[in-house]
Amino acid sequence: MPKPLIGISTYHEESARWGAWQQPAALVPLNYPEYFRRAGALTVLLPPDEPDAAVETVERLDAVVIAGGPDVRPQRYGAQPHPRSGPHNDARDLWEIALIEAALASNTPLLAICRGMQLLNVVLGGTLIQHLPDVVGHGEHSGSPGAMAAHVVEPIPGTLFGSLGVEAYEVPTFHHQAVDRLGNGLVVCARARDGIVEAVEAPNEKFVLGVQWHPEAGRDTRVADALVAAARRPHLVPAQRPETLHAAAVADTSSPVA
Ligand SMILES: NCCCC(=O)O
Repeated sequence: MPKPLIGISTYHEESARWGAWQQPAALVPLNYPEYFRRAGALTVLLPPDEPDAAVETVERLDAVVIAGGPDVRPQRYGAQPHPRSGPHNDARDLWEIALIEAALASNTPLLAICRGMQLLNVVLGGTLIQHLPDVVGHGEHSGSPGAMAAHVVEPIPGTLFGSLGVEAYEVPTFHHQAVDRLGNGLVVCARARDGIVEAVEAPNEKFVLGVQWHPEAGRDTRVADALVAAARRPHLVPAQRPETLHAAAVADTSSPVA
């Protein structure tokens, strides 16, 4: 059986070392592709592109991973920026929004990690808590620069994530934002012990999972295994699918925000 091909979003870095040069670069930590290769997939990195390239890109993939990164511009979910929000990256927001929409429209399995989960929620009409310490009164979801924090996540029985054989366990994590109002068609499938949403899924889709922590930085392979298993299954014909859940979605992402 051929290995499924998983595309992983990357980010634009203005200046990175390349041999003797400092060059603009498209980057993602290597532990992302390694995590999915260990689970039996081939991987390709997706440099930021024009949003109208997303449908053709996703058509060639068996699954899409939206990686972690900076805060989503708050205007995309109708909020004014909190003083601690940012930096924002409009080009990345728009490219990854287009990838998410293309994956949802084509029923291509989708895993959204950290910022990716936040963006998935926004695409589906949800909102974000902009600075978690304001709400939970602690900083246990964030590490320090270069070092992840760890806390326990509790799967919710009866969900896809809850069916992976996962019990409450400690995960590597690094975020200061979180899901507030849940996006259309999403259900919560794991929470931290302080009640913060840690994972979401879309039960009416083939495989749509968002995790707020960083599975690629830990030892638990079950998230990658589940994505790769879904990527091996044939996609449904879009015309046979129920009315898509993302129709209600994205807050206007055209000007002036972008
Ligand atoms: N908002 C970007 C993802 C990580 C964080 O919440 O800090």
